[in-house]
Amino acid sequence: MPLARMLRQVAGQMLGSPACGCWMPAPPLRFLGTSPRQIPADASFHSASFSGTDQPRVLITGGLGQLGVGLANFLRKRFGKDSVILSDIRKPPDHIFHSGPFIYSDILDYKNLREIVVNNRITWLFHYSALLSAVGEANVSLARAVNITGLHNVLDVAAEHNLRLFVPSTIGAFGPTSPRNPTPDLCVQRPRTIYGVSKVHAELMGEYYHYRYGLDFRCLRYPGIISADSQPGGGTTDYAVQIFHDAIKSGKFECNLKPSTRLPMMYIDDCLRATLEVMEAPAESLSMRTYNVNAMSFTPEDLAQEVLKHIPEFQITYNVDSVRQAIADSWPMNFDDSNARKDWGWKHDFDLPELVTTMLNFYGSDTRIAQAN
Ligand SMILES: NC(=O)c1ccc[n+]([C@@H]2O[C@H](COP(=O)([O-])OP(=O)(O)OC[C@H]3O[C@@H](n4cnc5c(N)ncnc54)[C@H](O)[C@@H]3O)[C@@H](O)[C@H]2O)c1
Ligand SMILES: C[C@@H](O)[C@H](N)C(=O)O
Repeated sequence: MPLARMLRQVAGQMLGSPACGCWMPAPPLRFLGTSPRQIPADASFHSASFSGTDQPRVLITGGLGQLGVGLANFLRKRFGKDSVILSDIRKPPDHIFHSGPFIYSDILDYKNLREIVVNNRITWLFHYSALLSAVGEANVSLARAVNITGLHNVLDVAAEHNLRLFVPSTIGAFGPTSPRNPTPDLCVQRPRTIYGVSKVHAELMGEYYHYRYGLDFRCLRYPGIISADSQPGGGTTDYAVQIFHDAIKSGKFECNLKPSTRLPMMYIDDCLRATLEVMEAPAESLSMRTYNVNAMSFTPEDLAQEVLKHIPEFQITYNVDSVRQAIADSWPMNFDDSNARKDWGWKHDFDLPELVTTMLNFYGSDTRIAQAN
């Protein structure tokens, strides 16, 4: 076969997209001889992939943050308590330690990660470890290590052991030159935070491993996530969680963003459901490997107005944090998630009124229980 034709065929296999119906997965990593990592000659590979009928065996990294514990509870209801291992570098509180398997895992320690995956026959990995936008700007070198070097370890382990890998991205993967209202899946991405840069890198590396090595990489760009029973870890959207806590506790809230700062947001139940839905979606329904998902968009002023409907004496004041404000001003105002809705049927349940009622009910009942004790 003429060389040019042969090269075209190989390139077609590597670069083709599943959407065009002509995609051929690259040969499994171990046969390529071009592993992203030096694999010991005596390494005994066994396929950790699962058939459609098997229950996945799940590892969650960075699981003690705002989202990980909720994800573990959600997945355990579906797959059984012992099928889902939560991991982190922090010590878990008693109630989390006793609620299901927990293990120490530092994503910067590649051998430790590989040992966990092998010993527990992991088939699905949810990679939640990260430094978020505001804390990332306060410690760029740590954010670079955790968000970029850590991701490389996770990608290699996942590729070597045929895992299905979920990595969350974020509205923070866009920047001031992206269209902001709305922001589509595919557009200019030039974020100005280390967090955003590391997430664009994660999207591109995951997709590269998918096309190059056949890694089953799936990624959702989450909006700001609002949860009642877990604290946010140092992001720009944290105000939208703290407001509920303070409204119930003191009837007052000091907001660190300007009243008109519009950002995409989502209640945690929708976020966890979207995550499981994209992981369970048939591969042929995914025309892309990284999707925007959204539920609502609001400003601090809109949120305060909705809280006022429940707590008429509520007062909001503003003391703007210039770092967070600059970040928020570069992020999408509205997120276009039409591809997720079209490809795998994404549909959110919570809009602003339901979100506020649910959050205030949670904190309200919590406060009433505390007062009664
Ligand atoms: N919460 C949101 O609003 C939101 C929005 C978009 C995307 N995301 C993404 O979802 C994921 C989870 O977010 P979150 O809000 O739970 O984050 P978080 O900051 O609350 O938690 C991150 C966890 O990572 C852990 N971690 C840090 N360094 C580690 C290391 N070396 N090894 C292992 N673990 C380490 C931390 O101990 C922490 O528990 C992140 O990737 C984040 O970028 C979150
Ligand atoms: C939006 C998201 O990635 C995170 N909550 C942050 O603000 O950094």
